[in-house]
Amino acid sequence: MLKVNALSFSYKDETILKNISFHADKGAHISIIGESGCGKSTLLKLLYGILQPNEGTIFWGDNQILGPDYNLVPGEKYMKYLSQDFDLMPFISVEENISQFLSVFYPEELKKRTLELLNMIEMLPFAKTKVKYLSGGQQQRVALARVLAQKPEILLLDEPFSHIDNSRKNNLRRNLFSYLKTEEITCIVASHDTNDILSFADEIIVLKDQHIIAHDTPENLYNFPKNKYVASLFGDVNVIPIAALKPYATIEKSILVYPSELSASDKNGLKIKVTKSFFKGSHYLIEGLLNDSEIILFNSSRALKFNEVVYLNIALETINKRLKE
Ligand SMILES: Nc1ncnc2c1ncn2[C@@H]1O[C@H](COP(=O)(O)OP(=O)(O)OP(=O)(O)O)[C@@H](O)[C@H]1O
Repeated sequence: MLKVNALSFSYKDETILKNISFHADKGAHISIIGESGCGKSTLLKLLYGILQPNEGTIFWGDNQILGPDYNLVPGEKYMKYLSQDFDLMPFISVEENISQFLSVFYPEELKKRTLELLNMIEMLPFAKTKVKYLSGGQQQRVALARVLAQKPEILLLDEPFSHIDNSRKNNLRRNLFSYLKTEEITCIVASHDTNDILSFADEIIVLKDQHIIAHDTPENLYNFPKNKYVASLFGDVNVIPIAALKPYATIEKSILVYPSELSASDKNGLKIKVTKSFFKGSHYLIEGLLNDSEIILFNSSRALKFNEVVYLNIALETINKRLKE
């Protein structure tokens, strides 16, 4: 089990992380999210032992992970880290990069393992290609296979799909995360992309202003976001006053509502004047104004005309759910 206890870190005078504590069971998948610059990569570097914490401890089972003040060469055998620079050998082939740290004394095993990983990253046709001739996305896939080759017990991934195009990304995500589950490899993933997270993470940690401000399952964080910052990490969100929804309401509270939770009708509901329609493939995202001033975003199956008036409704279940927070 990974145990992170009361970790704090500063770059010179600037405190980046304060009192960070969490643990991850064997085989668990934990995602670290938060706005750019909140310290996601810094946290991964601390976990790997590249940076020295000011305070706190990190343990993998009984082994303490020490920072550079105590351990000059970072990296333990049981842990692999894939940073945003891929750390590949450009002048050797894809398969050589993947198998570089595997034992040559077991050639059959080396071959089998390399083939398995080449298949997982869908790069078999490029096995003999020198890495320097690959695109950024292809290199990122090879880097993933390379860190997996030695079967680490824990894997730290920093934006692992950032260079990979959408058509490949979905397959690769499914392949990689189901492989990690089967092999019971613990993974800690820093990511911007909610698609990397929602379907695959067991738990999500949200960082803001040096602290963990939320730590929960994807379902709970999405359904019961504790504030707009958390909800916004999953996409657009509206803040709607209860009084605007129910004129007879006596509470002055507002609730967070995702665009997909609003449905438009020709009468009864929040009166909105449409300003823009954005085509999103499966639907249109509509931007409109409430009381001629407040921007509201909602989904619609068709594009709506500028200045068209619609009435928005929210299911009572959603209102009650969000009022709980
Ligand atoms: N070597 C460094 N020296 C000083 N400050 C740094 C250094 N590296 C990062 N920082 C600062 O630390 C803060 C956290 O950076 P970090 O890269 O961990 O954030 P992040 O959440 O991973 O961001 P992003 O999502 O944009 O990758 C930022 O304010 C950044 O400017």
